[in-house]
Amino acid sequence: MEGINKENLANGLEATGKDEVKSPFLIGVAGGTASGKSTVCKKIMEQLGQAEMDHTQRQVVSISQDSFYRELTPSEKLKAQKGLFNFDHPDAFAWDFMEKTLEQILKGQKVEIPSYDYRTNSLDFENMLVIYPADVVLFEGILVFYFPKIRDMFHMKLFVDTDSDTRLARRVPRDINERGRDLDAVLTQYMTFVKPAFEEFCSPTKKFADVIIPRGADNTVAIDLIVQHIRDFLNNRTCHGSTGNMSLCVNLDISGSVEAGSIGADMASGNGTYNAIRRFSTLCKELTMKNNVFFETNKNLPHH
Ligand SMILES: Nc1ncnc2c1ncn2[C@@H]1O[C@H](COP(=O)(O)OP(=O)(O)O)[C@@H](O)[C@H]1O
Ligand SMILES: Nc1ccn([C@@H]2O[C@H](COP(=O)(O)O)[C@@H](O)[C@H]2O)c(=O)n1
Repeated sequence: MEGINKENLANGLEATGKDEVKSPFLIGVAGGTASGKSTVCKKIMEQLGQAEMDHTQRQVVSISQDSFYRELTPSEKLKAQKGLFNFDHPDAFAWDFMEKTLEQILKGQKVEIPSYDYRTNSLDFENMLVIYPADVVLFEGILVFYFPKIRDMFHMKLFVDTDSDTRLARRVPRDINERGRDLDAVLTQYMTFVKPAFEEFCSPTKKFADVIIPRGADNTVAIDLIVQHIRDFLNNRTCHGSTGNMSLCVNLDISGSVEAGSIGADMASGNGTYNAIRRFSTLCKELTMKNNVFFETNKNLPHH
């Protein structure tokens, strides 16, 4: 990406000639089907008072990967109508479009993306979604961590980890009531495509997550913490422009923790917001509240 790197993105600035354009903090939210990804994003937006706000004014916006399904050929459309198309395979997505759109978003540009119609299995270009520049962008979907180019764009990666029985129990009524499917079709699609693809393509991306959220939206402690972190980020941006995440040090001042101190050290040493945030998420993973383990430690994470 010309002229962009994680450092200046996380600092919120991209130099474009004389003008400074605010670049958003990009959060990826992955997880299996019906794990609660959109519900988690909705809760985050609600708690930040963003949901009821006019969408042109929002500081935090949420985008679904569904808008990046690729258009099907006529024969694929026929297959899809019979429940014989694999919408859980990476090949079902338009990765180039996804990458370009995220690049534009990171450059602080307004983008337009199609909405998705599950009843017709097609993109709806009549109902384009306009995504206005925001400070924080949540991007959720089953395979958002699958392709390295996309994965590497995220400043923070969350994985919503809900057990597969619960997910199936939620998917069945949702697909029947909201996506125009019948029970047989939902179960056949689940057994033929959804479950195997989850195991092959989605579940292995959990290892890339900075924070794993067990039980999805039921995990109010995890959501509160993420919301607080976003609040800190937004306050910093408002108060200090690009000057980093000092309030993280204040809010994470848990019994003189060395880790919390090292967040401050990152800022002081000029290593920047990105490192501070990485340390924050590591700290979250290590933070176990009495009788309330809200984050699972991701053992696959490299040390920062
Ligand atoms: N914690 C929860 N408790 C009960 N139902 C939930 C919960 N989270 C999500 N759901 C329901 O499960 C279905 C799938 O949730 P959703 O957030 O759309 O998942 P995803 O975006 O991961 O596919 C929806 O009908 C939603 O209302
Ligand atoms: N035409 C389509 C497109 C996608 N799906 C299924 O949607 C799931 C992803 O959305 P979630 O909200 O559940 O994350 C995915 O598992 C696809 O099987 C579909 O059924 N029809």
